[in-house]
Amino acid sequence: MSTITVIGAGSWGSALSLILADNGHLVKVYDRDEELLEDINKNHTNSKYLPGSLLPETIKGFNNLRDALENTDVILTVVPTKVMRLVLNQINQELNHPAIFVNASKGIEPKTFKRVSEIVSEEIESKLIKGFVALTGPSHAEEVIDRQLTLVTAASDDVKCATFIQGCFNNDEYFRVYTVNDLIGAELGGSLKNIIALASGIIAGLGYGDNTRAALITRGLTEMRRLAVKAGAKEETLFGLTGIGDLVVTATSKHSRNFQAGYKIGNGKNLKETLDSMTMVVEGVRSCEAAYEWAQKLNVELPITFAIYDILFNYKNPKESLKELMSRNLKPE
Ligand SMILES: NC(=O)C1=CN([C@@H]2O[C@H](COP(=O)(O)OP(=O)(O)OC[C@H]3O[C@@H](n4cnc5c(N)ncnc54)[C@H](OP(=O)(O)O)[C@@H]3O)[C@@H](O)[C@H]2O)C=CC1
Ligand SMILES: O=C(CO)COP(=O)(O)O
Repeated sequence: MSTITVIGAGSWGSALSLILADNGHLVKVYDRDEELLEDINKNHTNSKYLPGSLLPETIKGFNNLRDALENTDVILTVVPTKVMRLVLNQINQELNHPAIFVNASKGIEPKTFKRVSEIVSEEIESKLIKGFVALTGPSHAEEVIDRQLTLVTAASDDVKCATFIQGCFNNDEYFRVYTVNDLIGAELGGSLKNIIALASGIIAGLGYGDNTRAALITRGLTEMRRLAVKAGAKEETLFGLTGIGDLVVTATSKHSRNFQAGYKIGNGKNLKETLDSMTMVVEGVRSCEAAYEWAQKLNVELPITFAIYDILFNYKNPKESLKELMSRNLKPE
């Protein structure tokens, strides 16, 4: 059994902690919110992010990062990618031994187009990194916390490391973990699907139904594949759990924060009003910004992503965007 430090007691950090505690690991959860930590330590629940949840009593919440990192084998980052550099920088200052880094957050950095694995290697001294694994796939915290059957993937360039993390998280009762050695494909699939999930919420908010959603998922996957392959991903990864799997769950679920945000936009709210009304992170917004800039640099055609960018950042009317998408030049599929 390992000692595992979870950085971020949000909805996904808490659900992943439950799996790790079920598997018998020593789980130390770090968060900056003392009230939330008291809820975890005393009431064994997370009322802020997962109301009604029942967390194993063995999960221990820490407000002090150094204590949370002491003697740990694995560091699992689950904070919004917007604050990832800042949080990693703090970890770099407090960590005094090498550990395996696992990331469960999903996003690409605007301007640099960096994935979290690249940000980790920039922010953490190499002597402190034993390996890096991205844990990603179709998995909403709200269902994992109820131990509903879920399948994800441990992605790494280092097969041994991926296999070790697969063993840490796999639970025969409800959480099955595969491995994949295409880190680029897995990280990009998990990030780019959030843009299409925003689009799916927008079309639902506008009142469109299943035909439109199926079309969006299919053409959205084409865009994800185009950009990811151009960036070095293996095409087949986009057809696995970390690509189409995650796209389907996020673009069709009421649990999805990206879908929920898109729905509000489809209903007439602008981006600021939408984000102000959300209590949890909507990663697709930043990833859309990154994909928009990156696609222009790499000369990749992403009409849906560009339309979402205009709706989010240029206040374009979603109906107008749909009209333009529908009247593009006719072509073979
Ligand atoms: N929720 C889900 O079902 C899934 C989420 N993910 C990914 O996991 C990541 C986290 O998502 P999720 O758990 O939903 O997010 P939440 O909004 O539920 O939680 C975010 C967590 O990050 C912490 N945090 C925010 N800013 C900072 C900061 N500056 N320093 C330290 N901690 C900070 C928050 O702490 P505080 O409360 O103090 O603000 C909170 O603990 C995202 O990238 C998301 O895409 C992936 C799969 C499933
Ligand atoms: O990545 C997720 C499910 O796999 C969670 O997506 P949301 O952030 O849209 O809820």
